[in-house]
Amino acid sequence: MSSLLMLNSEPCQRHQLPDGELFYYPQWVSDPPSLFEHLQQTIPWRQDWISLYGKRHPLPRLTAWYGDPGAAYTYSGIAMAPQPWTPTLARLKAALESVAGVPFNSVLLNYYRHGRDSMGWHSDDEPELGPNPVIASLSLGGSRRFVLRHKSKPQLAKLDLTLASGSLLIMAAATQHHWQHRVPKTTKPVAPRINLTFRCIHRQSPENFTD
Ligand SMILES: O=C(O)CCC(=O)C(=O)O
Ligand SMILES: [Fe+2]
Repeated sequence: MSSLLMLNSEPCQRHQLPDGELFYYPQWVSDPPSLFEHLQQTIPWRQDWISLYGKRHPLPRLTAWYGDPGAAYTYSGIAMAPQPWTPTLARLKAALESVAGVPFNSVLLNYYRHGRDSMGWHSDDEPELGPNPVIASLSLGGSRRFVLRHKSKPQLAKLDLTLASGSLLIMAAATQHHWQHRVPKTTKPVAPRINLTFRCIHRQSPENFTD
C-alpha cells in the first residue's frame, strides 16, 4: 500500500475566515484513484438510519468509523463504535498528524455514491471534540461542493469550495464554533466520492466534572 500514500504538503492555500481558519492542499495524495479504489473495496461501508419525528430515514451516504479503542462518538444521534485502524488508515493518520500538528484518534469515512448523496448543514462541534477542534478532511473521487456559512452573521458571504480528488482541507481555530458546513446534493452527473475526516475525541472522564 505504500505507493498509494506518497503525500505532498505543498502548495497550501490559506483561507482566513472571520472567526475561523481553513487550509486547503489541492493535491495532497499523489495517486488519488488508487487510494479511492482501495478504500471503496476494502472498507465495510454501512447504511445508517436516523429517526426524525418518529420515522426512520436512511442517511444519504454510507459511512464507516475507525479509531483507537474507546474513541466512542455520537454522530447525528448515532453511537459509533470504532473499528481498529487498518495499515492504510494508520499511515494516513500519521502523515496528517504531522501536517496538522495535532494528534488524531479517529476517522469518520463517508461514501457519496452519486449526486443524491449529501451531508446537511452542521458543525463538528460535539463536546467530545473539545472547544477548537482541528479536523483534517481528505477527499477522493468525484469533486463535490463544500459550502460554509456563518452561524450568527448571515451578512457574511458563504464560502463555496470544490473539494478535488486527492485534496486535504484542514479546519482549525474557531471554525466549528462559528461556521456550519454541508455537501449539497447535485443533479449533475458526478463520480462516487469518499471523504475521510480525522478527528480527536477527548474522553469524558469523571474527573472532568467538579461535582
Ligand atoms: O464530505 C465532506 O466533505 C464533509 C464531511 C463532513 O462534514 C463530516 O464528516 O463531518
Ligand atoms: Fe463535518
